[in-house]
Formats: sequence, C-alpha cells, structure tokens
Amino acid sequence: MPGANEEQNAMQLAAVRVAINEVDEQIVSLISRRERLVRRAGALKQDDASVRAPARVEQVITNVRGYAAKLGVDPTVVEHTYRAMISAFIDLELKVRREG
Ligand SMILES: C=C(O[C@@H]1C=C(C(=O)O)C=C[C@H]1O)C(=O)O
Repeated sequence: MPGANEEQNAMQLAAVRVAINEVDEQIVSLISRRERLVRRAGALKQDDASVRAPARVEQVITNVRGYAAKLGVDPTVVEHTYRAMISAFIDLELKVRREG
C-alpha cells in the first residue's frame, strides 16, 4: 500500500502534468503561428537549396541559444528542440514545393 508521501507525490505529479499540458497547448499555438510564417518564407524561394538555407538555420540557433541563456534555460535543450523543429519545417517546405 502506498504511504502518505507517495500519495502526495502522485498528486503533485498529476498537477505538474496538468500544467505541462497547458504549456504544450501554448507551444502548439506558437508553432501554428511559426508554420504560417515558414510557409510564407517557403513561397518566396526559388529552389531546394534556398529552402534549406543552412546559414539561416545557424543564425536561428544562435538567436535561440541567446534567448535561452538570458532566461536561464538549458541552451542544449533549446538547440536540440529547434534543430528538430526546423528540420520538420524544411521537410514541410519541400513537400509544399513538390505538391504545390
Ligand atoms: C523559414 C525558412 O526556411 C527554413 C526554415 C527555417 C526555420 O524554420 O526557422 C530556417 C531556415 C530554413 O531552413 C527561412 O529561410 O527563413
């Protein structure tokens, strides 16, 4: 049988997860805004190389690592998150180009 401490931990974990779910909803809303802008950028490009824009990717990474440092967030977590997100957006831009 779980002790009082374990029960308290379980309740706190459930509450923290509710808060995480709320943050996730906000993040997805921001991703939605970002996707609209990425689609606009993609529509202004002429070829696959400019879709990939590796120099711009590095500029974004430098920017977000700077924002992370200012807020005391782990820059490695932010960089990994951004590299994964940008990679997915590049795939989306390429797909939109191919499918029109
Ligand atoms: C949106 C762009 O295209 C791609 C996606 C990027 C992003 O998601 O930030 C950045 C560079 C490109 O790889 C852009 O060139 O700005």
